[in-house]
Amino acid sequence: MPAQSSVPIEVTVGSDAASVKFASLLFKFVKNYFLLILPAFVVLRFLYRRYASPLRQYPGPFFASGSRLWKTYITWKGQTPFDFIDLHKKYGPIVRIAPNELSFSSPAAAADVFRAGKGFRKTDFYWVFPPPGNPDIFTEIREDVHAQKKRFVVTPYSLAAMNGLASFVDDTEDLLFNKLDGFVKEGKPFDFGAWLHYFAFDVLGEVAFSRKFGFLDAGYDIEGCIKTIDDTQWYDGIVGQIPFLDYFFRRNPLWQYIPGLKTKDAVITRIALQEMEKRKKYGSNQIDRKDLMSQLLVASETAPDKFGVGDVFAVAHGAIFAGSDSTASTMQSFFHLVLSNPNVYKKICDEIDEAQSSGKLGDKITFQEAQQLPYFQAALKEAMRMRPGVGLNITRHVPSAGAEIDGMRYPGGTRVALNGWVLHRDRGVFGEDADIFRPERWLDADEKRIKAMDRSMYQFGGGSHLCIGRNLAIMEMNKVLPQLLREYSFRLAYPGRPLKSNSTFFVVQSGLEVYIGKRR
Ligand code: HEM
Repeated sequence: MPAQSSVPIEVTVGSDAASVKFASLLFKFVKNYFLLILPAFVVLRFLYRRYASPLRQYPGPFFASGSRLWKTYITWKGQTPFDFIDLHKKYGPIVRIAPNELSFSSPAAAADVFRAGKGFRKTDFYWVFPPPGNPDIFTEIREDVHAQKKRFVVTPYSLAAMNGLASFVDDTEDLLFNKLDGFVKEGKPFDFGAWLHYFAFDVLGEVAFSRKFGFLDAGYDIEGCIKTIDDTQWYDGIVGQIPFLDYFFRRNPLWQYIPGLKTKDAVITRIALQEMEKRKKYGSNQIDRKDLMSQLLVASETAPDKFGVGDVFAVAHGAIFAGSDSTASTMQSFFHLVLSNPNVYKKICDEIDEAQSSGKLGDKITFQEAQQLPYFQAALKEAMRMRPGVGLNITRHVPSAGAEIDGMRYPGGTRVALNGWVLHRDRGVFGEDADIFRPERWLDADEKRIKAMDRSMYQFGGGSHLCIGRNLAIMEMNKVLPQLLREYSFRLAYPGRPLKSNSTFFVVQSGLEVYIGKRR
């Protein structure tokens, strides 16, 4: 027995010694040649990802094919709408924009990706968006959990619910017009885009919590709150390209000690927390208005185990982040495009004046009255076509069994990217003049073409993640935009100067400076 047992011991000792020797040699080698090994590893990994991938046949920028850093860089630049339009012009309808990611330019591809039941899933890009502990419907990437949560929010977000809150948009409009009257008197150019931004925020405060945030009253970005939201979005869009980096930054426990970065400090979060506490204390029935938060609380009371109070807070709070920059940006684009095209501007004003004189418009223009302004409707849709409020690609994973997109099969797990700015310029659908702002395309074309164009509009995304706040955004814009054009005349302070824009998700814009006068 002893002789038998000595053999394995000798072998173990021998192999241990060999392993130790090998490890020590390896260590010495790595230490001596570190400066060569590291770049060699990076290059080999890059080449492997570029050439060993089933996506190797697709064209695209060289650096994009082997590393996600290219997409991170292009997002960081903040000009993704324009960069992706150029990219597709250069490389064609399918472009490889990361080792495992393809961008598509055709609306037919988008229809396949968003079609119900196809099983395309949100990617981990959204995982970075706060709050990490309790994702809302926008940030939730588990499709089954998302579907469950969405069931509770459909009614509070419905058109009927939003129409029920329309009078509070009227109150906010009054406040805006009051401030604009001041600029009429001054006669100097002013930053109208900023006021549209304050308006969008204050409307959301009313809709979500029955309380304005106070931006219109103050006339400035209180406590830098809008800037904080934009900075957060800037971070989310960039870090979302390589999500594990979030562990080093925002998910790092030390992050909260950096002054100004704690979101609890932001005025919007403070107000949301106060309103939540108020409702918890007095009960949601004590809030005389059916605002979004009260309606969500009522929904939660039916099944608190499935949609708890934490979800109510996350959804109501998330609405401010999802609905503010997006709506403000769309209104700014509308005004900039309309004022840059005097013939369009005149046609809209003529249409409004005619409707006014024939008694079709009330003192406060309603959503329903605005539907009787076909040219205005065409101009609004055309603005959303030319400059959708989301400028970054919306990304999805191909389901694990693989899937067909626009007639071609793609392997499971491939990331697909769709950008509204690119999709909306498809010449096959929107015509050879797709690059120009021409509201008439929505009125001149035959019914079949208009339907095809409508189906190819992705300003609100698509499929199971279609924007749930679109009813509010559409209602709000249909009320305030014609009303502004009826009451005031506008002139660009710097004709020909494009809006400044930055987009790491929503398109954040500035530079809409105008002269304003009274029309009535
Ligand atoms: C013109 C204004 C708006 C635009 C252009 C817009 C755009 C979008 C887009 C493109 C998506 C899809 C994102 C994706 O799939 O990754 C989306 C989703 C969403 N939007 Fe909007 N949005 C607008 C207004 C609003 C408003 C006012 C609210 C809230 C009050 C809102 C709340 C949401 C939410 C919660 C989602 C996630 C829906 C889901 O995943 O089920 N949005 N929006």
